[in-house]
Amino acid sequence: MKEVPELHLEPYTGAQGRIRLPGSKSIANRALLLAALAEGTTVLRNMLDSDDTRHMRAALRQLGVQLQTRDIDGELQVEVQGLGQLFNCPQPQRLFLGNAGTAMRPLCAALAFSQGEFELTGEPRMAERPIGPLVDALEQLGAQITYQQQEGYPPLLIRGQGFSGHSVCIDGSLSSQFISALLMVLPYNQEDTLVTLTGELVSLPYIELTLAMMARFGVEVERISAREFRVPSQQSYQSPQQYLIEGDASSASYFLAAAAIAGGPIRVDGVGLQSLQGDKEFARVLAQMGANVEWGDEFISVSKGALRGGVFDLNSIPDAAMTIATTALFAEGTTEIRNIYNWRLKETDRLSAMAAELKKVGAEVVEGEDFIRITPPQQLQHASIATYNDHRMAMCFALLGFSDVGVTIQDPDCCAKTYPNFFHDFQSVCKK
Ligand SMILES: O=C(O)C1=C[C@@H](OP(=O)(O)O)[C@@H](O)[C@H](O)C1
Ligand SMILES: C=C(OP(=O)(O)O)C(=O)O
Repeated sequence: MKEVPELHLEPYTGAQGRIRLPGSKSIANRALLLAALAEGTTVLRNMLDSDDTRHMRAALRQLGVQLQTRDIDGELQVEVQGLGQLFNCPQPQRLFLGNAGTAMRPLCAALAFSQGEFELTGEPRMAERPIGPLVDALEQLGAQITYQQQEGYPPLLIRGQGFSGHSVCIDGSLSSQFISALLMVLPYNQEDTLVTLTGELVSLPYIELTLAMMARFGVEVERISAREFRVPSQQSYQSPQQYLIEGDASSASYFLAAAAIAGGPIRVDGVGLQSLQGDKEFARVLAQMGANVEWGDEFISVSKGALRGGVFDLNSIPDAAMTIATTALFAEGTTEIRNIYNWRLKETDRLSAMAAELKKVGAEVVEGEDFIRITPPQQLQHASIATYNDHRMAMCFALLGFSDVGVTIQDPDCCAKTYPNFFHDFQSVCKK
């Protein structure tokens, strides 16, 4: 059997410092796609260099988009020559998208209405992550998409063609990414489109992020009600020339929690009150748990408070919610995180993975279908934490480095999905 690499994190005695956050994955992959479709050339600043954005960049290159990257004093910039239209690929293309939901879902929508034949594949886990509600919606507008293995899941074979139809319904109960993906291509429809969202909606701030970024690239969507949008037809994206990608608010959560647990202050730069990302609200949850939080337009700073548990509905911040689950180990009393069913559909089944690993350090855990309840033990135990090829499992369990016994993280390199330098940066704020 192949040996799994491990990283031992000491019992750390404190945490303090300042972190310039890497670019947001969600913003980076949206910006790459919108810049590729836009008229004109766009320079994307503070580009995230991680697996998810590399898959998006490689796919766009394969689809005929010219991207030039340059490193300016440690900042990755990507110059994108916009096509001024959807893709047009005479040769069939096979695109490998790793496990990047933010590449798979939007590219599926964009390619369904581009010219050409496209096969979309990814890592084995991608074939277990649903895409059916998006495909159903695209089919209502005439798309031709075939499931190559299991109905409702990638890999997909797409026969791209133009589209029309004046209304579409889309189920948003499993992932907001389906809605974001659909909205981003609708400006190319022949007719104005009325979009109706069905099901119990999840991860709503990511839809707001999509609308805000579409507007920045020159396309307005009319909001009719909480569940209805009208997208005017035959609009084209326009390059904003330069686009600065915000720091990643989900990545910020590990540092802010470290400060709340172990002292601080820690200040993260690149995300603050002005941020478009819903995960900035993580800092407010920490404040509710007792941490001291200071906000600036483009930074957040946290220092320790007496942490206590509570009951939190974290449906709108599913990624940062994982950091609350491990922060709960350092809080007084029980913490319950509610309304997180779709944790089960992400890089791994995060509800069962989280429950299994929290139990290893001695926590009492109740795993429900869509919630998790965590009561910390008197004394945390040392454990070797399995990470399930899930970057967030690796990153949120790093907080156990602040227990009296430290922690061992298996396969720490899986954090490359969104934050390849995570453990270097994390250790740089920890005190032995
Ligand atoms: O649109 C996005 O950029 C994302 C939406 C969320 O997914 P769901 O909408 O599937 O919850 C989030 O978990 C993911 O990391 C990124
Ligand atoms: C759910 C995540 O990723 P994806 O964009 O692949 O859905 C995540 O980054 O936590």
